[in-house]
Amino acid sequence: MASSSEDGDSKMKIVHGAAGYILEDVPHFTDYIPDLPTYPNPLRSNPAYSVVKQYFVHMDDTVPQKVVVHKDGPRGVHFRRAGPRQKVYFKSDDVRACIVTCGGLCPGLNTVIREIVCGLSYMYGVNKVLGIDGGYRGFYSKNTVTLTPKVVNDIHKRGGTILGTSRGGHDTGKIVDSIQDRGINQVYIIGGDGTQRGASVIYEEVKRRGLKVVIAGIPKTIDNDIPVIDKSFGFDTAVEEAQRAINAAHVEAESVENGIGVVKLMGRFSGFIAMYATLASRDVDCCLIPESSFYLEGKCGLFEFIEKRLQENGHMVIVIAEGAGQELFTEHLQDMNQKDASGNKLLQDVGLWISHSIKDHFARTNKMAITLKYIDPTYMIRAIPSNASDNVYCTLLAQSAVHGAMAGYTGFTSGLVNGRQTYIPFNRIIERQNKVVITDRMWARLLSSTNQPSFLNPKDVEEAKKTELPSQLLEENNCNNHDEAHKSGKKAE
Ligand SMILES: Nc1ncnc2c1ncn2[C@@H]1O[C@H](COP(=O)(O)OP(=O)(O)OP(=O)(O)O)[C@@H](O)[C@H]1O
Ligand SMILES: O=P(O)(O)OC[C@H]1O[C@](O)(CO)[C@@H](O)[C@@H]1O
Ligand SMILES: [Mg+2]
Repeated sequence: MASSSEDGDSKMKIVHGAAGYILEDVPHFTDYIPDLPTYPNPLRSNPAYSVVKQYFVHMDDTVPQKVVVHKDGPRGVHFRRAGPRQKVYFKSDDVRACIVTCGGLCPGLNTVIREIVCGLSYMYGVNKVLGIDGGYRGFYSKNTVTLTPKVVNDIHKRGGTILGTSRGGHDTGKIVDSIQDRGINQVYIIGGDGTQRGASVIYEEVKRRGLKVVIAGIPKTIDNDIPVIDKSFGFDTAVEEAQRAINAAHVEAESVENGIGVVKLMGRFSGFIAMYATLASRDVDCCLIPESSFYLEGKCGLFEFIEKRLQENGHMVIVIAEGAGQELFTEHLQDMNQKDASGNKLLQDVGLWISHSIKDHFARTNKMAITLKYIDPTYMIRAIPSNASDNVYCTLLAQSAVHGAMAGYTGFTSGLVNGRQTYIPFNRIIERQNKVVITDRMWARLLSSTNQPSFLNPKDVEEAKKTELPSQLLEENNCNNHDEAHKSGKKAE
């Protein structure tokens, strides 16, 4: 029999079931507001849904976080399955929704906005939706924009966000005051890890004030650095668009003798775009990401590898994520501790640094004359509209968020887990960042695809095994004499 508990520290709603089943549930109005009336879901009479077999999601449907399991292992963590419920906690006419977009741009933002507005209107007959202008601070410092299906009809074809965005400016008290003053009872918050942290504290304050206001998050991050979910919207688009830059780098590099193309891609702390763009392209000889440190000089260093590739192929392409190798060149820079308005560390341009370092190496050693072209397509990639598959994904995320809000769930992020739409508690989303696990199969696949050095030594592999979850581990690599060099970026003896 299932037993439920509220995990004191993390304020998680946990339900335990048979055979090691765990449901990490999301909050619901009924947790803190008693005796709320419910209404039949208007979708019951919607012609689009009347043909759908078992359209309403069963109360007990949940989605497992891990689909690979051992025969006798526990069933593990599950999340509540997203989708429409039989009963809703709002009359359509009573809903006053708002949408806000925060953090950096990402392909698909406008599609999510469009689908929330259209989903509320077409599925639930909700016609009062406001746009908050310019991120969190727009709640208390700007006027709102009225959003209707007509206003948002074409916006998915545009990059950026029609609502504007910002970093910083999260003032919980002022934001919740504004929500109350405007009579808003559903808040849709689209943004990355910082934004979801902000959404979580807004939810806590709304709950503390006992308000019947849904706080629903939609995860946005071009870096794919939000945990639990399969991937974030806009990621596929970014990987696809990155191909254009990589192609250009490859064409430039192969057109000259000893040509090197360097492409910088986004990824502050997570190298997913660089990894997937490399795997997709086949023209990339070396991919450098924040999760896997590298070094330049000495045996099995980057310079040695470049020399080898140029001798073999006459040209090469390097893809580097913006957060890679920061420790190698920022230690003597004065402004290395600068932060943006949200408190994120500002990064130095690793693409420029590595390009200069490579040029300098070949000039210094006089080994061969090279021609290097550096391409930085980062903001061009971030600013485009989402591709077809991301548009579909954005639609599912938005509609799921709307169904969850109408059903009275709150304090959740709408997310895809193992191909199924789910509601994930904020705490699970904000507890850590999603990173490339270099002891996982995917990074090993990349290394076999590019045939680049892993820049790891057996000691690093052992450390990684200790700190990361058990997974498919890398074979011991063939470079083992550069412990210190690895840390300093200097020549190995
Ligand atoms: N811990 C926090 N508590 C409250 N608000 C936060 C917190 N962290 C960030 N925010 C707010 O969330 C908003 C967006 O944060 P941030 O600039 O870090 O972008 P993000 O959502 O992480 O997106 P991305 O990093 O993908 O661009 C900002 O307005 C910021 O003030
Ligand atoms: O210049 P901005 O807007 O601060 O954004 C840069 C950052 O935003 C991100 O794209 C995340 O949204 C990072 O990859 C990048 O470091
Ligand atoms: Mg972030």
